Amino acid sequence: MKYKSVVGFEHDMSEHLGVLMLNLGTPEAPTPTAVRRYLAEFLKDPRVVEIPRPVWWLILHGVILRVRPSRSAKAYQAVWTDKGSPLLDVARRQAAGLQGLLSERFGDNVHVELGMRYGKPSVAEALGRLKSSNVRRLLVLPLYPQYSGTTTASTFDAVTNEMTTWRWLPELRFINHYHDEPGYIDALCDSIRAAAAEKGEPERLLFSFHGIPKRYFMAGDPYHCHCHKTARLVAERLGLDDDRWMVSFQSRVGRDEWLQPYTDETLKLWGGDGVESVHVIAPGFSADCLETLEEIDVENRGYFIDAGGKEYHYIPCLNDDPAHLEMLAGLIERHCRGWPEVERLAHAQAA
Ligand SMILES: C=CC1=C(C)c2cc3[nH]c(cc4nc(cc5[nH]c(cc1n2)c(C)c5CCC(=O)O)C(CCC(=O)O)=C4C)c(C)c3C=C
Ligand SMILES: [Fe+2]
Ligand SMILES: [Fe+2]
Repeated sequence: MKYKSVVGFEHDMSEHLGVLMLNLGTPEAPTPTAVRRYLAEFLKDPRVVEIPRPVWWLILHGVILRVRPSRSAKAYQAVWTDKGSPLLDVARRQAAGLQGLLSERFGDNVHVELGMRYGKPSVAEALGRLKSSNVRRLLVLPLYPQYSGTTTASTFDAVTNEMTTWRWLPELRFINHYHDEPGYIDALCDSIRAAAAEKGEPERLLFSFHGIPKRYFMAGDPYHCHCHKTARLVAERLGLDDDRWMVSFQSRVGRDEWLQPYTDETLKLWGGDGVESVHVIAPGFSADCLETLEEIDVENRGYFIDAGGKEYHYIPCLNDDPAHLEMLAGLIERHCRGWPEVERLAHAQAA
């Protein structure tokens, strides 16, 4: 419905509720050039690398962007499919699935968009589409279950930065984390049980999370605590004895100390200590990506087996599993309480 104001401007009065799903992002192609472009955008984010800018600029341009792109491109080639980067492929399926679930629940006035913090589809593109759909209320969902300044807060920066150019801001809500959400814990438990039913009960279960530099944690980033709580809740629900599971951190970059224990060192130690079978789950990743499909399923498998381990199974991310999408839809619904698109339906259902 169009409404013409007394001064002649036309406003579209059919208001919409927008859900902006965001993830990290990925290169456009598994080539050194595309990976270099992606890494340049990613690694210049001051939330990700907290080194004084002039010093970091010299290291980034002098060393990292000369060496890393071709090495990382090889790793990306190992996981690339005919649908492109796994992270983006899964994220698109998650967005389509969520749109379906939310439309079923709340009708046509809910609009889901996918954006990536680095690369494409950019946060600006996704927000632009929501703006043209006349979204007046916006829920931002960063797909990081555990909060970190390096990921969650950086996503917030990107959204609010883009909005500095908007005249008419939507009402805005932002999901901070969902590391202890019961539906998330249940979905993780189900995937662990399914792996045990298919491959047999492992001697050990490793919860591997992406690391961050230890000094970010010491300065107050709650990420480490969120990771441990997720793993503890899962282990408690599964009734696992303490000596059967552990938390470790992967994907460290550079020479600084990162959160410990490290995933690679843990698996080498276990392989050498006579642990025969291991299942590895990566609950901090909502979608399979380079860090799970290559680093966990290929590289770390090699470390465990080479050290003497026998059986190694990687438990995939929750991806677009119905239980995962149902959990996210419930989370979204809860964070939209009080907004008319959600309340109208809740009232209609109660009547
Ligand atoms: C250099 C510092 C980095 C920090 C801090 C960091 C934190 C962090 N990252 C994720 C999730 C993902 N990271 C991914 C790739 C990736 N991460 C870094 C560096 C840091 N991450 C680099 C350089 C890369 C690129 C690959 C490489 O060159 O090794 C990915 C996968 C992207 C993909 O395309 O598949 C994800 C996802 C989290 C959750 C996190 C902190 C909590
Ligand atoms: Fe990362
Ligand atoms: Fe990695």
